[in-house]
Amino acid sequence: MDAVIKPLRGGKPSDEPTDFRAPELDPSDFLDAAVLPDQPRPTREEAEAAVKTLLAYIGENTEREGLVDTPRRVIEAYDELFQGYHQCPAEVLNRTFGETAGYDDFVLIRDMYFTSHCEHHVMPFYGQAHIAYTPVERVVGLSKLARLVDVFARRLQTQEHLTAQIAAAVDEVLKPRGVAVLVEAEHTCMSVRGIAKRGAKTFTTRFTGVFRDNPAEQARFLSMVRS
Ligand SMILES: Nc1nc2c(ncn2[C@@H]2O[C@H](COP(=O)(O)OP(=O)(O)OP(=O)(O)O)[C@@H](O)[C@H]2O)c(=O)[nH]1
Ligand SMILES: [Zn+2]
Repeated sequence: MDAVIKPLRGGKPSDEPTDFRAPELDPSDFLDAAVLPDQPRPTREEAEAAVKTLLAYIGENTEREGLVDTPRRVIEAYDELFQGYHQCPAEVLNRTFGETAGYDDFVLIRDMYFTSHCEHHVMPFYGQAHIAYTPVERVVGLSKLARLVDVFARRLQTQEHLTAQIAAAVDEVLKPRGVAVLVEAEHTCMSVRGIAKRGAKTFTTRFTGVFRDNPAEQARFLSMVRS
């Protein structure tokens, strides 16, 4: 007897058109520093004490010589790794130049290495971000797009959210004809714990404007990134 394959619950038959568009992000999500103004911030001493608690939890002697300064070091590392909460993406992009000298194609910056941390396990995920945008009159300094990646990467993230935030910020501040973002990353929460699939890579994309509406433009971006 032939097996009857039923669509997954909530799924659609494949011949139905799918026109799903993700809800727009709230601008405060991608334009501002991320620190919540009305959320009291623990002191550095309280943060270090929390690290000491975790060390005791795993079974360590927190008074032994090698660990005495560890809470301080961990909090200093956190200050560095999560500095993106205090940085403003809109400010990073606000210095632009009008001299495009007749240039009318997209600008692609490929292979920007980043390290971020997943919001589920607070473990690193790292890889490369590739961004293209098609300017209208004004261009932004190339380094600013790399800085933008780091502002968002230095917060707790999912890779999808990181990708969407980068695209939304470029779109909103530069108002280009379109933005394309591809992020590829390895998640240590998947490679060194849990399912332990070392080398597995996750790819996420976000296209707006001409990259969303014109498949040839999207294909050109992807082939330049993958070449
Ligand atoms: N979609 C998405 N998932 C992520 C990202 N980073 C980590 N995850 C996943 O988040 C999920 C959390 O799943 P849970 O079942 O709540 O947590 P868990 O028991 O630790 O999951 P396992 O990793 O499967 O052991 C895992 O499947 C992770 O692989 C990300 O950037 N995007
Ligand atoms: Zn994780």
